Amino acid sequence: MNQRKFNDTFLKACRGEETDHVPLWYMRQAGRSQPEYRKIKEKYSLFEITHQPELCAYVTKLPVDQYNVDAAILYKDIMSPLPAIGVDVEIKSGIGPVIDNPIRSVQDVEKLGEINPEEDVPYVLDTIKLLTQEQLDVPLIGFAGAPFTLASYMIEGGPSKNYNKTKAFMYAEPKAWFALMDKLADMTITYVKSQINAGAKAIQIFDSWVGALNVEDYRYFIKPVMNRIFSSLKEENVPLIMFGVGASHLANEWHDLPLDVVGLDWRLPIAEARQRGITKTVQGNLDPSILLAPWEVIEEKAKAILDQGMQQPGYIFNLGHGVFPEVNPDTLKRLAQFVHDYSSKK
Ligand SMILES: Cc1c2[nH]c(c1CCC(=O)O)Cc1[nH]c(c(CCC(=O)O)c1C)Cc1[nH]c(c(CCC(=O)O)c1C)Cc1[nH]c(c(C)c1CCC(=O)O)C2
Repeated sequence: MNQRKFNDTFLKACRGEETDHVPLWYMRQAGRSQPEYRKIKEKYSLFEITHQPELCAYVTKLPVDQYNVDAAILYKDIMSPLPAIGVDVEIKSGIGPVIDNPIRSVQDVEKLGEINPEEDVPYVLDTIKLLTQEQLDVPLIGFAGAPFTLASYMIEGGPSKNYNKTKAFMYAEPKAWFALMDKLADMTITYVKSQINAGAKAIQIFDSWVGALNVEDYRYFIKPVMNRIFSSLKEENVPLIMFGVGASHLANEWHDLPLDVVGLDWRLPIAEARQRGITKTVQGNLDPSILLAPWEVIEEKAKAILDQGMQQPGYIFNLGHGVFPEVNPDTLKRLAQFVHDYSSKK
């Protein structure tokens, strides 16, 4: 164990407690904006990195050391557990996850198996142990994809613009859909609990693409399964964070669920979320495109967001979505310093 003091600012903010400064981390902080990462990617694929705990821990910790962010997020992908239940997935560079045999029928759903993390993804658990027992002095965020977002890749066979096949399956075969949601929920619960047991201090559930649904369909097709997932994870007593893109219309639905932190993309101002009755901790929500603008613009926009977020305890600064590969690492470092300085209690 290292001798430096553990920085628990992020965990306090998750719980809605007062903090000395606003904590921050960046979605996709480990990745292609970093030259060191790009160098590793010349040799290894994403899955090859995650199968090597030492290397994966290095990639996870790099942004913490370089930017001085208040949390680490485990380097892996939302698709990482799927091979364990029988889904062949490949992450194609510049495209994203691709699945050659998409789910198209009840029979396809019935064929899906169960995950046994100790046997199927021991390297994920080993990486978590290495980081949390030896290397990190900030909390490690574990994560999983939510059933809708995972299903969207499993049904479309890859990234999609409008999720037509996913929605068609949902509307046409509700029984098969709910069976699929249940299998993915079981996988998520088991997988996330194993991450917490290995040492993850908070969990983010990515339902990146669920904003494609309207509120009514979300309530019927998705909310019950999310309620089951969060109710079960709640037993573990670590903060639970929800995130999706273009999902502002679902923020109050998320707020109803037994979770601790509502993640916002850049579309809904934090002050407006508060007015709409989001009283839990919020995380967000700088438009990641702004990181490509001159520093003066970044500072002005960050200030405006901080002024809203700091109105009450329970605020975590983040981007509204992941860091783009084109972003200069110096910008991320400077922004982290700015967020800390601006929000520090004088
Ligand atoms: C939808 C989704 C995926 N993966 C993820 C989500 C939810 C978050 C979001 O909405 O962005 C989550 C994810 N994927 C990755 C992380 C790791 C750590 C981090 O955030 O720092 C996390 C948290 C690594 C990754 N996952 C992926 C990369 C790029 C791989 C590479 O380096 O070539 C990384 C670092 C690949 C991936 N994986 C996925 C896509 C769409 C892509 C392609 C992205 C692109 O090419 O820009 C699926």
